[in-house]
Amino acid sequence: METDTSTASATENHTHNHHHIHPPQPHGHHDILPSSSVLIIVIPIIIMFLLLAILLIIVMLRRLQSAKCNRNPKSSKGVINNSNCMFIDHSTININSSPAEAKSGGCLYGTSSCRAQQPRLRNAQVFTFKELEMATDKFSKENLIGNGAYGVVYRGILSDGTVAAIKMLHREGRQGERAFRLEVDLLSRLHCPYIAQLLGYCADQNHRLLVFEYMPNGSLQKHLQPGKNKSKTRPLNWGIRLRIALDCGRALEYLHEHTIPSVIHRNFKCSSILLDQNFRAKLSGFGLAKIGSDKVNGLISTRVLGTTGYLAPEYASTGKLTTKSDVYSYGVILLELLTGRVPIDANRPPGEHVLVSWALPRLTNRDKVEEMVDPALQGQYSNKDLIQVAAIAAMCVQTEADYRPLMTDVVQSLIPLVKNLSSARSSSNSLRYN
Ligand SMILES: Nc1ncnc2c1ncn2[C@@H]1O[C@H](COP(=O)(O)OP(=O)(O)OP(=O)(O)O)[C@@H](O)[C@H]1O
Repeated sequence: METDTSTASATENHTHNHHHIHPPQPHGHHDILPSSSVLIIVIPIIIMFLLLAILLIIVMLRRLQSAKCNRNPKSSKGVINNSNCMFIDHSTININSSPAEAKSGGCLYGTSSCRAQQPRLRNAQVFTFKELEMATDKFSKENLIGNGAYGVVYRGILSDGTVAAIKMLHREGRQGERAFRLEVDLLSRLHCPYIAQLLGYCADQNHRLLVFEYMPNGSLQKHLQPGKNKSKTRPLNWGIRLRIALDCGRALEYLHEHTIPSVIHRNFKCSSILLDQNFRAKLSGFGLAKIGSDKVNGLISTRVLGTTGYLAPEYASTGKLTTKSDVYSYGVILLELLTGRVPIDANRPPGEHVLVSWALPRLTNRDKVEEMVDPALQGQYSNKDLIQVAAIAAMCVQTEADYRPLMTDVVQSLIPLVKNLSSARSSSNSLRYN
């Protein structure tokens, strides 16, 4: 019985199948495809349509977003997206403006006035090694302008006549390669008149070079520590020092508070502050910079790199890096500007070797603060201004990182001092040397 049933069922199945399988028909007949074949064709088409629709929506959303940003540059901020680093600089000041132009355009004193009318992205130019060799007369000694930890800097003239500072990085070491990539990636996206502009780079074979705008008055170190560089410079006057403090304060404010995620410079020191023909300052030396997205629980834990004398105590002892580490280094620069002393000086009498330790108790003492001022500045400042600058410096170099001010607060405190100074001296052209 069992056998019979199965035979019957097989026959039934056969009959059933026979109704649905159509052998190829001669021409002129319409083929009817089986449902599985229809699905094989239809499903990919539906998926393709869906993908196209999603793509279209993304494109439209992006356009809408960029149109929004163009309409309202004030409300937007610089954005660094670490995945291949698309930095969209909406908080930007006119990228072609120097601090001098920024000032005349009203950019010196107001944060919001520093936004670009029309945000622009500028890509760094790519140079061949030969082009840079020609620009520097084969990297001649005469064109050598500086020596840093990661490379040698030459003055050069590019084929279009632009004078540039060309930094040839040392080839050995991973840190050098990291510094190169970081500076190219970061600087081609940061646009701020208080940051030295990266004009281009060269990655020809194993040569690694960075091409920067040339800053004719070199680094602040050259002027504050002239002996170290064997160069003859006259001491900077009070007005110039205040303006330098404001310019580089603005550079840090931009990095900390106007880019997303924020950028920590990590090597803020007087050789990273460069001066243009009018002694306006721009920040450089981004090879050790950290992008805030590397944070774990709001902190970046990292190998301690930087320059002795400028390192915040909590960073030096634990490697914990925050924007407040830069604020500490900024405080050290303020102290250098105020006192004319270097951060660490073993030649000074005991108790005066470390600038911060020596200065801290004096900064908040009205009677003692004047004793610590650089003798070259005598008679150039009002007591009120001096006390104010000393108070800002004291806040920045506090041991407790959380109590240090934000760079925005520092900038806002310095603005009235520079403003008063500028209006008092606008008739005389005395914001230069003594
Ligand atoms: N754009 C520039 N225009 C003019 N001079 C420059 C420029 N960039 C660098 N220099 C000079 O070259 C020197 C060396 O600069 P570099 O950036 O290599 O190192 P650094 O800031 O001195 O130290 P580190 O390598 O530790 O960051 C500077 O101190 C400065 O005198």
